[in-house]
Amino acid sequence: MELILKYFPHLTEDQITKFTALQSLYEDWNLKINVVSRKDIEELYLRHVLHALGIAKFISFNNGSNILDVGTGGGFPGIPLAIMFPECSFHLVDSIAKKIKVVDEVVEGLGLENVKTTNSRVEDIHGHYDFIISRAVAAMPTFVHWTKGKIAKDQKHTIKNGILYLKGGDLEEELKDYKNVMVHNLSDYFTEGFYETKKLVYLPLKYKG
Ligand SMILES: C[S@@+](CC[C@H](N)C(=O)[O-])C[C@H]1O[C@@H](n2cnc3c(N)ncnc32)[C@H](O)[C@@H]1O
Repeated sequence: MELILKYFPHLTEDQITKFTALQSLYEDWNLKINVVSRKDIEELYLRHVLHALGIAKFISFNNGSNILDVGTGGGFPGIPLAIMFPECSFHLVDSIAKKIKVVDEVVEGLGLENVKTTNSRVEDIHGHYDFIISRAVAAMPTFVHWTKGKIAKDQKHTIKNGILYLKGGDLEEELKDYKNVMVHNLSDYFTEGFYETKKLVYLPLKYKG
């Protein structure tokens, strides 16, 4: 938890309580339904919570924003961001039922009221969102295809609506067709070695009604 406070020192008591509760909630639920590796549970805040919050270093979502987390798995990046932005609505989607079961239990355990979950492939979700967030789900061309038509028309932020994707490694080939893509190094925000190769990809997208 100190790690989160190191980079986000102005959290409310409620946010600190919720972030702290994540450790025992994931430990308990992971024993019943394995969705996070043992090693990752030991380093939950470094590898998952802070990683998700890399998006919060790039953008502060305005109140009332609507955000879709595609392939949320055990709830990343959606759950830490829902704690960070309690006045925004988060829709967490995963095609595997047991993962959504864990997410539902964590959401209930935290008392998070701004999270909705759906057990579905994202292609079958038909809402409109200011931002579509994700980590480690598919290559960008596939991801863009899946999320087509899901970007909201109105822009509430100084930057355009679009995709915010946490990715690692060499992205040159994967991103070569996107002229307006921006890649940010998470090592600019976080000094821990884990973030040396981690990136946040921002792809602005047009509304297609
Ligand atoms: C490698 S895991 C990443 C989970 C989480 N985002 C994280 O970073 O911890 C990929 C997840 O994407 C989900 N997924 C893959 N294709 C999907 C699709 N078309 N729609 C919804 N979820 C999908 C899988 O079920 C899996 O939980």
